[in-house]
Amino acid sequence: MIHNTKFFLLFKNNSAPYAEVATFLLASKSKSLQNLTLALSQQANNQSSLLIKDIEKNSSQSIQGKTSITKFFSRQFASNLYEIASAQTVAQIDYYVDACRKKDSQIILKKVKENQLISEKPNLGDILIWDYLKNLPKEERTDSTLKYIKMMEKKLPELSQAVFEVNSVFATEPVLNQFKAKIVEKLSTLLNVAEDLAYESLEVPNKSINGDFAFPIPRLKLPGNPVQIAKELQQKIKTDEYILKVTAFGPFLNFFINKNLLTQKLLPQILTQDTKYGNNYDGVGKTALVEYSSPNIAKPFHFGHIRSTIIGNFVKNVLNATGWHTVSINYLGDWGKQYGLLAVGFEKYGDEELLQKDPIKHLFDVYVQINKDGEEKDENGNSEVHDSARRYFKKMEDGDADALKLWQRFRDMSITKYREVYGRLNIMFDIYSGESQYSYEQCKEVLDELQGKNLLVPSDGALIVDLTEKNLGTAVIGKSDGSLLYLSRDIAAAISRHEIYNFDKLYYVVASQQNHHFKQLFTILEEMGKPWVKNCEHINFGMILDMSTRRGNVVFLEELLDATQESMHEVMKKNEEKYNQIENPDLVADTVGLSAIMIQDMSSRRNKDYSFVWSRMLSFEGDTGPYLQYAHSRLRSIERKAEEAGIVIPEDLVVNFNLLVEPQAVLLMNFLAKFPEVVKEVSKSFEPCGVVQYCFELCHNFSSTYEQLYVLNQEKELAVARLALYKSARITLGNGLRLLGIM
Ligand SMILES: NC(=[NH2+])NCCC[C@H](N)C(=O)O
Repeated sequence: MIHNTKFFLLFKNNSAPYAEVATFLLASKSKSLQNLTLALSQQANNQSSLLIKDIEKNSSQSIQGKTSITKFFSRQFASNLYEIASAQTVAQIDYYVDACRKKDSQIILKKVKENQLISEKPNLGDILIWDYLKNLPKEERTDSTLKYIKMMEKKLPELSQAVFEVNSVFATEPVLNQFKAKIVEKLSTLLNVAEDLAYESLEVPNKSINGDFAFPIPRLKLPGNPVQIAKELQQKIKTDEYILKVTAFGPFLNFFINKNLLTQKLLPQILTQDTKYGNNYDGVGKTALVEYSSPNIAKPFHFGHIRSTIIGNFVKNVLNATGWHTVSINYLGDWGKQYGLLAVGFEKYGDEELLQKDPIKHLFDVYVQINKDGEEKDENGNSEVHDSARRYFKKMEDGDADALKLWQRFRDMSITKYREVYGRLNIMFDIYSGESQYSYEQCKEVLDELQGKNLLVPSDGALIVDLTEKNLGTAVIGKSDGSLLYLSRDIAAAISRHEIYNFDKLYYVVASQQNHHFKQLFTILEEMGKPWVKNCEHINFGMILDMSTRRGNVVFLEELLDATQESMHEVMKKNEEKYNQIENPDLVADTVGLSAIMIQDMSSRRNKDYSFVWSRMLSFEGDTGPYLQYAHSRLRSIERKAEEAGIVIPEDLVVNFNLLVEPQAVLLMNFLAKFPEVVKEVSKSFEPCGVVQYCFELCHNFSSTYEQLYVLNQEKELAVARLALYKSARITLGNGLRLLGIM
């Protein structure tokens, strides 16, 4: 624990001589020092971007071949490390560690030896190193270590405050699990059961009269009558401060937990963990690539891209909340014959000014016009437009600089515009990639590999992979004119992603209409002998049936957002009094409008189709996005008003939680305790509705509690306890909304 605490501090801290130290220590012989160093390097990469660049320069190694921190540390320990590092850093750490191990960074090593490792401000990394160094056996101490120890001893007093801070943050195990663990402990002392099985078998009964947890005896497959066994066990189980009562109900054992104790443990945990409440570390040390949105340049941003954007962002958020390092990829449709067509069209219809103003829209217009021209055929059924488009695209595939220049411009300008629109949704991508990254040259190797494995068969001049035995038909990989296809590029992309990131998971968030495509893709990769294909997953979803707005059919994301904002604005104006109090109505209309779209999208299971029902979606009543945001701001205002009245939660969190005895309060708190379980669940199902439903229920719970339990005008102690409850509700709701991407 003590080490955890220090590590925690280490990474919370903002100074960074660690890269040097890391290199230094890695070169040492002591195993424990080397382990320590791996942890240190995590901080190094956070802070010392310059040093990392140094290493990058000096290292011919790429991110590939990374080592995972979890290999070196126990899970809990690694978790703590992860807690501290921002989600973006694990790959860098691994990279850095790797570079260090190969002792690529001579420069850094030199710096350490020259004793430049301690920054002006004392930092907790130092204390940690100091702690290790001073406990080092004599024969392992060198001059540098001795010097270092001395330097540190001068700085120690300044660090004590920070140590205190951290000690209060550390209990991260979900509170309900502590109760579960108690039950499991009791059962396993009486019966010979595997703890894991017992733990997993615990259920939450539907009715509260059946207790907080129920244990179904039949799960244990014991000889004898389960009802009888339940009865006998009930007699034998001893209650304690965690478990107040045990009853036998048919083949079930029902457990009633100590709600007071729950409150005492839960609320301080939520209040200290704050935005981290609900998170877990299941994915620590692992990397997931999440590909979503992926629109096609010069084509409309249709429902599939909208849903992919919203759901993909959710998937990424959930992964981050569960400890994964993620790389989000926007895989643009930015390659293929249609770009030849676009280029030909631009020559004819292009308008520089319109392009600058709104590239996405203008390119789309050009594309529509040239497609019309392309419908004209000569007597042999050939179209001049399409022929020149093919020729143009061929030049692009051949790497012709001029042809590529124009395409690059269209692409860059479109990305700039996309960024802006995604920004309104608060969505960002780590990487803008696209089909263009897998042009003929890149795909060639894949073709050769397929050929080498005898998987390619000629068929009517084209090259196909025959998947009929797997009931997946035939997959065309190359056309008769030698050009490649969407599927071919996807094969190349998957292989390249695996090479670069060595991912533990690759998620494609794409409409169900492409189920067949992904089945073919995964099967081909499997036949090519890529064992990692088992880690690729298509996260699919149904259609939006009626996406028209009052302005007609929405084809662009931006238009949809504008239309929503406009409608929201009108809804808001209906309440004149409230409307006049809003400082920036445009912005509010935009944010609340977006939450309306997003919540509507995530309210049912992914695979269900749904229609856009504007009136329902934009309402502040009923289960809508605006309602959730409204509830959140009500919770905020409780805190604000309390503060104005001088009611504050003390920093040490010494609050008389025992005063929260009313059934509504207990109900609300019980509900808050379940949030970590919800996060865990959706991290397996990737069903956003799990979180949406939780948030709605939380708001309903809060509403009925707040009707009766006020904060203002109460005894001080009671007011503070209730404030702590509402603040915890606000934190939990906020964390849910953040997962959904609407906060
Ligand atoms: N790797 C993939 N195939 N991702 C999905 C890309 C979606 C494609 N651009 C489309 O609009 O249909």
